[in-house]
Amino acid sequence: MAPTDRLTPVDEALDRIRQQAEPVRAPAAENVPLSEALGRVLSHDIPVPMDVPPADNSAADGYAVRSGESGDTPRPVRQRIAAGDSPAPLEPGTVARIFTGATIPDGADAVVMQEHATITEAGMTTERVATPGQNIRPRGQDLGQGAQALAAGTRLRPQELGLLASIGIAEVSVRRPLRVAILTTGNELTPPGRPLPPGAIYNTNRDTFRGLLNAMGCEIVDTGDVADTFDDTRHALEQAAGEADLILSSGGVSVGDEDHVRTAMDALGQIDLWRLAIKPGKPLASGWINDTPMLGLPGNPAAVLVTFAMIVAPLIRQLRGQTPTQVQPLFLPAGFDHDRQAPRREYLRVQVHNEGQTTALFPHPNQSSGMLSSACWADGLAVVPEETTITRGEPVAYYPFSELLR
Ligand SMILES: Nc1nc2c(c(=O)[nH]1)N[C@H]1C(S)=C(S)[C@@H](COP(=O)(O)OP(=O)(O)OC[C@H]3O[C@@H](n4cnc5c(N)ncnc54)[C@H](O)[C@@H]3O)O[C@H]1N2
Ligand code: MOO
Repeated sequence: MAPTDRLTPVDEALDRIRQQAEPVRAPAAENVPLSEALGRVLSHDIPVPMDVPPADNSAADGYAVRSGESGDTPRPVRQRIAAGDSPAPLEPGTVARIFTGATIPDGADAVVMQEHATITEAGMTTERVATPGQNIRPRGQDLGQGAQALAAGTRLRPQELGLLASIGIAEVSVRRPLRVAILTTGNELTPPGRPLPPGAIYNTNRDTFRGLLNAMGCEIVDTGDVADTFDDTRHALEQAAGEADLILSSGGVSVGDEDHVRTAMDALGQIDLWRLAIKPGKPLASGWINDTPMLGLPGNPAAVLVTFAMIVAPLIRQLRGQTPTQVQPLFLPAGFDHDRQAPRREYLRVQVHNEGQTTALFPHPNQSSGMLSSACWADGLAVVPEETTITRGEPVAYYPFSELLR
């Protein structure tokens, strides 16, 4: 693909990458126990097989009563009902001692908290008027039988695991983890832990990639370091395409003579998209090797982090059938001025600070795409849209790092 002056806007690139990935089948489904399902994506809708809670139960420690009866007349305490007990019906003119979570007996329609009850030899009195339903959690309040508990495409968080357990489900059908191949290219790269030869740098991106993919619950196919030659790059890409659902590379996508990733992509498959209006990350290339989608990320370490979060992560969600694929930004006031209009959408590494009652976004003074220390300092990314200036106090889209890898 010959260089052109046009940079594809980020939203257009996301749409095109999404459409291009549409025909790819989601990974096969497999059954796993709940204990292994955290972070996995549901392959099917889950209907609710029973009411939750299964019976009306008490929201307080106290006394189960009939709300129509007077509280002034002492009523004998005839039963003691703890959570897990199966109670007898409540006789008119009596009350039952009851504890939080215990089943409400037939006939009772309210619970008087023990703080509002007085117990004498004659029974229980209360000055409060009991209203029907008071302190009762009705059957089916959380989930009604036949409703949908969770939709296909949900990525399971701890609360979804608890919800599945609450309807008696011990095993769920989820997508096999997406297998993602990573290639880091560059003759200058040395693995950490080895002495650094002259001219070399340590390979940063492999560990960033590993962390990002682990956080997203992907399986990693590591094809190792790739030298800056066409043959090595081509060989690594062929191997990756045979083993993975998605190929990611870093480096070698710019315009230099030593940038072989694009030429190898072109030779083995196709490039659909190259060069985005994004900062950092401009030379990103998107395409295919055989039937396997591939994103070639630039080599600069901060460009890897940003383009993974904004471009790769939505694609991973789509490929594994996860919804939604996009993360919603928060809008927070800018703690800065940005007075230069630029053609690329910029993702700034920012910290969130509270100043009294106001929260605002503060960018690191050095946004170089070669540096990661500002990404470690940052809480997330703030967006400066294309051709836009920003005045302090104006709302700005903000993505916390923690949200970007859902
Ligand atoms: N003449 C032009 N030069 C450059 C342009 C341009 O438009 N015209 N774009 C610049 C931009 S923007 C970026 S981003 C970079 C991206 O270039 P590549 O994707 O080809 O990446 P490399 O040249 O291979 O590496 C860039 C930089 O990152 C370092 N790097 C690479 N891999 C790793 C790694 N695994 N760990 C740590 N650091 C890595 C590499 O040493 C370079 O310093 O191109 C600009 N140039
Ligand atoms: O697009 Mo590059 O990552 O800005 O240096």
